[in-house]
Amino acid sequence: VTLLARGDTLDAVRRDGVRLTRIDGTHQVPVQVTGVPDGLGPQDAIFICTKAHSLGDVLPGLAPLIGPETCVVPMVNGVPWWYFQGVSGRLQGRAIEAVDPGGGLLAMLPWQQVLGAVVLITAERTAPGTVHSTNPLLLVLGEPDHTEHPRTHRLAAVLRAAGIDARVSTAIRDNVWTKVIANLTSNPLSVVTGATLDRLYSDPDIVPLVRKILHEALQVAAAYGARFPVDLQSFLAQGAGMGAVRTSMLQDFDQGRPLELAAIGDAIIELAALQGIDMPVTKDVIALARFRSKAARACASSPHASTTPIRVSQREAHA
Ligand SMILES: NC(=O)C1=CN([C@@H]2O[C@H](COP(=O)(O)OP(=O)(O)OC[C@H]3O[C@@H](n4cnc5c(N)ncnc54)[C@H](OP(=O)(O)O)[C@@H]3O)[C@@H](O)[C@H]2O)C=CC1
Ligand SMILES: CC(C)(CO)C(=O)C(=O)O
Repeated sequence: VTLLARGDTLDAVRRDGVRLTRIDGTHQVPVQVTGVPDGLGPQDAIFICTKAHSLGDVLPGLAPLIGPETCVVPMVNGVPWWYFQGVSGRLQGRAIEAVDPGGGLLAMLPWQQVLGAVVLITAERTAPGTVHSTNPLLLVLGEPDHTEHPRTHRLAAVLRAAGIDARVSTAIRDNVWTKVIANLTSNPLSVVTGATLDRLYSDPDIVPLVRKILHEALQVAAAYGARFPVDLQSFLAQGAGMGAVRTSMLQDFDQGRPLELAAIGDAIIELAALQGIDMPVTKDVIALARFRSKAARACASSPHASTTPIRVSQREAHA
């Protein structure tokens, strides 16, 4: 296994290996790490673990690692860029502008080399090379064309041997919708409110908004033929049960980093529009999250800002 990293993460992993803290303690593992992919040659599998909006920057640099048999697994949230590939229908072959402007990702990598992944893990990077994760490590893998393929099972077995509950789905879009809906009802709202998952899914002031977004998203999922059981009470209980966890988007907001709103928000609105469905509440919440992020980032980069909204938000998030 080779880890490709940059900057502080590269230095930290080179020095200390990767560190994962869980309730049973810290697992620290040395790993071969590099900042440049040249010389490694084609890989069996590549897990891309960046934010969705970084895929376009990262993928071209991975070209030396991708041979004809290499399987690329994007471990990212949101609507995947390959959503309309490998299945038939009116929208077959189409690119999703919000996540793949101009179809650049589609052109770079044949969809047959992509393996879909839905990450049902909560994690927070607490320092370069160090991640804290409290919930079960659950992951679903599935082929974009919904077929059964030996490579999917081989990769799932490798992950299971490493302690990750990796499952194989022959209807990965159903899993994508389940996760997209979890993200859509929590990530943008977490930025607007500063709340962690336990509060987002239980606070009487926030739950009505969660319910409205859920309702809008379920209409879109149904229009795309997604099949998965949803019961509001268990949806809320499951979300709240994740605990006082900051969504990845709230972590980005608190750090002044760009938000993953294109993949987790805009792409779903784009899919909704293709089916003639409006998502008024979802749009408003996404707009508010985007505004908060813009305002905080502008304030942080202003030389005159004494107390930035980013600091206020960090206090709120930890209160
Ligand atoms: N955190 C969570 O609980 C969950 C996250 N997800 C999803 O997983 C994905 C990853 O999220 P998360 O782990 O939180 O993200 P982080 O921002 O913590 O990590 C992203 C990593 O990608 C690296 N990176 C970005 N661009 C490049 C590049 N060009 N070259 C090399 N490295 C690069 C970053 O390095 P650097 O530090 O140098 O910028 C960073 O180490 C997202 O799609 C997220 O939505 C899914 C489930 C839960
Ligand atoms: C933790 C969870 C499930 C919240 O929606 C997530 O995927 C994220 O933080 O991005």
